[in-house]
Amino acid sequence: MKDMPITGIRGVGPRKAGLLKEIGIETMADLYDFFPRNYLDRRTVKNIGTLVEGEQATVVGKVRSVVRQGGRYAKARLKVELFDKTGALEIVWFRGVSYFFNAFRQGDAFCVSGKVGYFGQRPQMQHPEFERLDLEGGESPHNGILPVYSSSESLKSSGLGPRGMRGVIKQAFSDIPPQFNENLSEGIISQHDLLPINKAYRMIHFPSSPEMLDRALYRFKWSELFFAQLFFALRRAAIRADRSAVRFQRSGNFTAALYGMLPYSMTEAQKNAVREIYRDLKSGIRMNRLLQGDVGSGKTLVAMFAMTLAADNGLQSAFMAPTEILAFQHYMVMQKFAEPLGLQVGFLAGRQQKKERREVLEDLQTGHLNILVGTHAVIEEAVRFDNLGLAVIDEQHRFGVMQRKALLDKAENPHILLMTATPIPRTLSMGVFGDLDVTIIDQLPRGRKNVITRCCRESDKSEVFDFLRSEIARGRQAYIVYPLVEESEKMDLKAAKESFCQLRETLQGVRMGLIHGQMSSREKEQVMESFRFGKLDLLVGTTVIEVGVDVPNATLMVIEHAERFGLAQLHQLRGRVGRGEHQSYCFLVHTKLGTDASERLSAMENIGDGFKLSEIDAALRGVGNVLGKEQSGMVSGLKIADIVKDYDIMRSARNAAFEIVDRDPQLQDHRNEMIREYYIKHYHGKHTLADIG
Ligand SMILES: Nc1ncnc2c1ncn2[C@@H]1O[C@H](COP(=O)(O)OP(=O)(O)OP(=O)(O)O)[C@@H](O)[C@H]1O
Repeated sequence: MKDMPITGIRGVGPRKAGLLKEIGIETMADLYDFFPRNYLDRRTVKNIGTLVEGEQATVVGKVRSVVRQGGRYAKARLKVELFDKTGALEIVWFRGVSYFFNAFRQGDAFCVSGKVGYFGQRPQMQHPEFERLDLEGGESPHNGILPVYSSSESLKSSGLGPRGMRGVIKQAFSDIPPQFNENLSEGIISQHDLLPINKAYRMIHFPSSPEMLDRALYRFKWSELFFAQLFFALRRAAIRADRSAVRFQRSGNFTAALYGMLPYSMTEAQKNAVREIYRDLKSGIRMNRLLQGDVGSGKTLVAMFAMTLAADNGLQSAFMAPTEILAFQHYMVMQKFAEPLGLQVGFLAGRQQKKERREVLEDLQTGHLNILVGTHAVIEEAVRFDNLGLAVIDEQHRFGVMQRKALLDKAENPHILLMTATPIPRTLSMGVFGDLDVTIIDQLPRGRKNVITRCCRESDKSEVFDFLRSEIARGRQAYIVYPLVEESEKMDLKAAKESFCQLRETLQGVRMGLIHGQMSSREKEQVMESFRFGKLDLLVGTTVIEVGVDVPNATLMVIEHAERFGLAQLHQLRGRVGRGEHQSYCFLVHTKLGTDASERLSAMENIGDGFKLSEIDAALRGVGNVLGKEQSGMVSGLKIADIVKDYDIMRSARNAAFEIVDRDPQLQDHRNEMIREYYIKHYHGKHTLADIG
C-alpha cells in the first residue's frame, strides 16, 4: 500500500504526479513522510490591532482591497489591505507584482507571516509569507493548527502550494487510512512516553492540539536519533565483541622509566587520558579511542605512554601523521624519550633514500624497531611489522577511511588510538563520534599563559614590526603566516613570496626563512629545522605551519589577511605560540571586514579555549560545515532532529539504544524484532567515521 504511486489519490493526475516527483514524492510512503515545514497555530496568531513594530508575527484576515501602482515608468508595487475585527494591515510587494496581484482577491481570507513595520500610523508587512485559507471549510488557525508544507514556484502555480499540498495529503490519509509499521518496541514506547507510530503520523500532519503536535515531533525526533545511536551502539559492540586484540598485561620498566624521566609534571588531564588508555589496553577488548585535545595540550606525550606500554608487552606501535613536517617532528620527540629507555624508533616517509628505507623495513620486520613513525608511507604494501599491537593516527580526519583501514590491516587486531587537535563542540561529540570512546584533554600544562590576541589593520603594521623586533631582541622567535587557498593558490603564493622579499628590506638583521607547500619535503624540513634550533628568528610561510608545529621558544604569531581564515584555522595557527613558559602574542592583521569575519576575529580576541571557539564556529557556519563532509555523516542524514537543539532527546535515545545493545548485542530478543527489522532496512551496510576496524 505504501509503495503505491500517488496517482492513486483522488485529484492527483499525471501532471501533478510529475510535479511532485520533482520534489522527491513518488509513492504514498514518500507523501506520508513529507512532513510540514512549519505550523501556524493559535499560539502565534495575533490580532492586527496588537501588532508591535519590529516583531515577527502571523495574522489572519480578509482582503479589503488590492491596488496595483506604478508600472511602465514608475516602479511597480502592489498594496493589499487585510483586516480583522481589530484593525487593518497593509501588505506591500515590490517584486513579482503581477503574480501576487492574481493571488489576492477581495473577500478572500489569508494568513500572513512577516516582520511588522509601521508606515505612518498603520502596520505594514513587506513581502510576507502568505496562505489563502478556506475559512468556511474549517481552515483556520483559530480552530486548530495548520500545517504548512514546503512548495516551489512551479508547484504553487499548478495548485500545489502549501494549501494544495494540504489537500493532497488529507486525501491520502482519508482515501484508505494508512497503517504504519511500528518500529519501536512496546517497552520503549511506554518507558519514554512516546506516541505510537500511527498516531504520531496523524498528529504530525493534522495536529489536534499544540500539545499533540509537540508529542508527535518528539516521537519522530526520538526515533530518528534512537536508530542513529543504535547504529553506533551496534558498531561499538561488534568491535568490543572481538576479543582477539592482544591484552597488554602489564606496565613494566619502560613505562616506569618514561615517567621518571619527564622534565615536567603531567597535567591531570594527561594523567587521566593515560589512565583511560591503559585501562582499555589491559582489558583484552580492542581499544577504539579518540583523543581530542586543544592545541598544545600535550597529546604527543599521552601517545608516547601508550606506545611505551606496548613495548613493555613486547609489541610494536605505529604512529601515522598527515604531513612529513609533523611526522618528522613527532619522530624527533619520540626519539628523545625513547633513546634513554633503550627503545628503537624508526621513521618512514616518501622522501627517504632507498638504503635508509630498506634498513627501516628490515628492522621493523625483524622486530628490532619498537615504534615506527611516519606519514602514509607506513601503510605501503612493503611495510611489514613483526608484531604490531597499537596503531596511533594523528589528525585522524585528514586520512581517508581506506588509509586508516590499511594501517590496521598491518596486524591481526591492533588497538586503535585516534588523535585530533581540532576540537568539536562537546555536544556534537555524541552524534559524530558515537561509537568511539572519547577522551578529552581540556587542560593546558601548568604555567601556560593565554596568548594575548589583538586585531589590527594594515596601517598598524609598523607597530607590529616594532614589537616583532623587540621580541626577537629578547631571544624569542616569530611566525608570519599568509593565507593560501586552493582557488587562488598561485596568486596567494606569489603574494607570500613577494611579501617575504619586502620583509627582508623592512626587517633587516632579522634571520628569516620562507616555507610553503611547493617546496620539496627536504627543503621544508631544512627550514623547519633551522627554525626549531634557533638558527632563524622569523618563519614566514603559508598554512603549512598550521597544525602540530611545536617550537616552544616562538612567542609571536602574525596572521596576514586574517579575515580570510576560518575560526578553527585561526585557532590552530595561534596554537603555534604559547607553547612554552613565555608570554605569547597573536596579531590578526586584516583589511576589510564583513560581519562574519568581524565576529570571528572578535571571538579570537576574547576566547582562548578551542572547545568554546568551536561552538561559536558551529553557530556562525552551521554544524555541517564545521564538521566537514566525512565527519558530518550522521548529522547530514537527520531529517527531523537537530543535533544541537535536540541534544537532550539524543541523550535519552542514546541511553536507550546502548542499554538495549548491552543486553542484546545482536538484537535477537523477540521484543527487539521491530527495531531489528527497521534497522536492517535503513542502516545496514552504512559506515561511520570509526568504522575502520
Ligand atoms: N605536562 C606538561 N608540562 C609542560 N609542558 C608539556 C607538558 N606536556 C607537554 N608539554 C609540552 O607542550 C608542548 C605541546 O605538546 P604537544 O606537541 O604534545 O601538543 P599537542 O597536544 O600535540 O598540540 P598541537 O595539537 O597543537 O600540536 C610540547 O612542547 C611539549 O613538550
